Amino acid sequence: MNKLAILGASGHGKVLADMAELIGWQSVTFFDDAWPTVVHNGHWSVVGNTDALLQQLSSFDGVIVGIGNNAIRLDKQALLTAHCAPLISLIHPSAQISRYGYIGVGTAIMASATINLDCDIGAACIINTHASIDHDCQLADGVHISPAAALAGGVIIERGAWIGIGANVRQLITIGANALVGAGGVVVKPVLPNTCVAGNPAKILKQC
Ligand SMILES: CC(=O)SCCNC(=O)CCNC(=O)[C@H](O)C(C)(C)COP(=O)(O)OP(=O)(O)OC[C@H]1O[C@@H](n2cnc3c(N)ncnc32)[C@H](O)[C@@H]1OP(=O)(O)O
Repeated sequence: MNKLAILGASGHGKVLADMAELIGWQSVTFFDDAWPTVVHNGHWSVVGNTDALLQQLSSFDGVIVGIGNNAIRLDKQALLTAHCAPLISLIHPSAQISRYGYIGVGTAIMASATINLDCDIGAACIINTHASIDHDCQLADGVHISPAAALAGGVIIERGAWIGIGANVRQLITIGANALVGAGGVVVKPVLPNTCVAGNPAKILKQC
């Protein structure tokens, strides 16, 4: 039996678990630092915290971090990497992904996402449901492209940035590290690191 561990008993984690079963993982077990207060995540059991997972790594064929927060996901993936965890990526069978490109370890690509050719997708990213990433985009580690967000060609998204649900980014734009594009935002100018923008056209809302 092939066994998957997911660190992070969140809604995002549940989507990963569902997807994992769909593509053939026979057993999915959650770990979360809220254990033992939290012992279930939807249809799945939560059996321990991060330390417990680190002690049981040899029991699993694959491990992925199911935490939506980009900074925490990156931290947990770094910890797992340091412990030689068998990190995997998960790709929904309905995703359309060009054979010409790269997807980093620990990245999750959800149902109906599209990634066009010559894109470089970093580690521990989330390419969420129905997101669209066009040709020649570069996403650093820990980026989240929310559901139905769209990147035109040649967009650069730096480490840990979050593109909100339904947002659109014009071609050749750079979104800085840890920046946030609010839901439905239309980005037509570069976004500086640690800056939250929103609206159409997107304007600075606050530092983040
Ligand atoms: C599967 C999943 O669920 S993936 C998750 C997908 N979720 C997202 O994409 C959410 C992204 N987050 C957002 O869009 C948030 O609204 C943020 C980060 C832009 C702002 O959040 P907050 O800082 O909490 O702002 P808050 O809700 O207090 O609103 C502050 C002001 O900004 C406005 N505002 C908030 N979000 C937006 C937005 N997306 N676009 C335009 N204006 C906005 C509000 O109307 C409010 O304006 P007002 O002061 O005139 O009343």
